[in-house]
Amino acid sequence: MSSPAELREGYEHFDPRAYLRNNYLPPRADFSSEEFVVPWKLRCLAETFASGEIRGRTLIDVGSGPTIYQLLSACDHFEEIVATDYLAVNREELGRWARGEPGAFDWSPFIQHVCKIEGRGEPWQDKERRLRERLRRILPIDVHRPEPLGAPLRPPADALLSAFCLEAVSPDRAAFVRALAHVGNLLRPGGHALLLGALGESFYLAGPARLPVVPLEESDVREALAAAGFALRELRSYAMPAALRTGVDDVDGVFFAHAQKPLEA
Ligand SMILES: Nc1ncnc2c1ncn2[C@@H]1O[C@@H](CSCCNC[C@@H]2Cc3ccc([N+](=O)[O-])cc3CN2)[C@@H](O)[C@H]1O
Repeated sequence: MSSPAELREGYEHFDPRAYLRNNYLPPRADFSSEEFVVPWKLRCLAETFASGEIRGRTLIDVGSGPTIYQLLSACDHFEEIVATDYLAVNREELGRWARGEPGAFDWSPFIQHVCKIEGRGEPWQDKERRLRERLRRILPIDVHRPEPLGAPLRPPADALLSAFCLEAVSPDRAAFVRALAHVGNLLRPGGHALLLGALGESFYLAGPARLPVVPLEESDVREALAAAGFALRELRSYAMPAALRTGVDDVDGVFFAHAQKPLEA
């Protein structure tokens, strides 16, 4: 089990470009079949937002890392998207994309795929422009703090999204529950929480960094959400095929959870 100090030290060597290469270029960024992990993740989000039930003024993305794919369906339903990450290098990577600067990561295959599965015939450049317009703030965050942003979000977020962050920064399941409770403080009562995360993962690589991950099973996710005070709406799992087990981590699968913070505080 890693200590919080070891975790912090590990993240000093996190290389965003290596992380993007490991997870968001082929073979993992394969859009040719719904059987592959990226189309599965994008479909979970597109289907959940398609109902129109999850909408409002602000959505906060917890531990965005250097990625924006997780915001592509959300951005149609919120006036403001707040991205967050612990590392300045990741916030800078997000800023480069948001400003359309040269050298930013090319998310166009992901944007094109989301427009295709949303089935509205929307030009992908329109969705790219809308996300860039609505991605208004990129803030530092530490989910180990009861107030992860250092101060309460005013007004609290109407929805919360987090992809592959909490299990990757929690030394054990109890820390995972605490991090969930902390980020729940950013969400208004009745607000929706959407989580994507790794199942059965104990480490992942990001360039020189080798980061520990608390291995979770679906039951751990279910129990953690309940312990953190969330009401579970839906929990889906994906098993990582052999072709996508590339050695950049030892992830067995991916979970998608849709939960809600109860109205009564
Ligand atoms: N205390 C903290 N509070 C908030 N964020 C923090 C804190 N410390 C570090 N961070 C921040 O959290 C990190 C988020 S990236 C975590 C990566 N998770 C594991 C990786 C992800 C992945 C992705 C895709 C697929 N797939 O199959 O498609 C599989 C996998 C499995 N491996 C990083 O941005 C760091 O900067």
